[in-house]
Amino acid sequence: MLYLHVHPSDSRDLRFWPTSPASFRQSIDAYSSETKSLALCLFEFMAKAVGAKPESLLDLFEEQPRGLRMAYYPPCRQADKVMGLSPHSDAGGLTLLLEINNVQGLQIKKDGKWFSIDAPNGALIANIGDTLEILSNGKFRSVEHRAVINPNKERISAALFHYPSENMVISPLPEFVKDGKVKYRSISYLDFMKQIFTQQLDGKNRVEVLKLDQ
Ligand SMILES: O=C(O)CCC(=O)C(=O)O
Ligand SMILES: [Fe+2]
Repeated sequence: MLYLHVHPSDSRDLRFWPTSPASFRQSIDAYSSETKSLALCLFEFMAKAVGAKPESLLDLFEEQPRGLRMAYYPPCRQADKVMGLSPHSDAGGLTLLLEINNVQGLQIKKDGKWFSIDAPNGALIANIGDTLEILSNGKFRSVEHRAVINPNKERISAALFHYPSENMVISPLPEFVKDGKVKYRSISYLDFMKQIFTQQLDGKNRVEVLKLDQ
């Protein structure tokens, strides 16, 4: 697994960036800026879809950090006995995931059951993250997902994470709380991230504990 901070550029630690192929950095720059444009369109449409001002989300994500996690999952004959990536939800706002060599492996949990995602070749899969769930006061829900292993084929995926500012306090935005009921406790983004790096991946636990009783 290779995780790179791609934006802002001064957050890059180039010691960990592959030097071969020579075009690597340029390709990542292009990919990151194209996926950013797409993510901003999605933020805009999502806000509009629930009657909120697009700027409410765009202003929070436009110039914020982005990270790219590339994962290589080798095949395993006993694929049903191993797990590629444990169940979790992504912490940031929105993730755009690409199954690079078109081998399927992503599953999402819905109503207690796991479903395989059969995305067309080259499609980007948009995953809502916990931060967007809280900011939108639950209008958009982060999705619990995991990666399973293929018995015969290797699999490579690339997830581009769109994060909010690390100085922000995550709490439901007024634009999304027009019915007056705040459904989540606030948490500083740094505290939220600290939990991620100090706890095991465990489904949607981190966001569930922030839910206020209704
Ligand atoms: O490899 C995959 O399909 C999932 C990757 C993922 O969920 C992640 O990096 O957060
Ligand atoms: Fe994920």
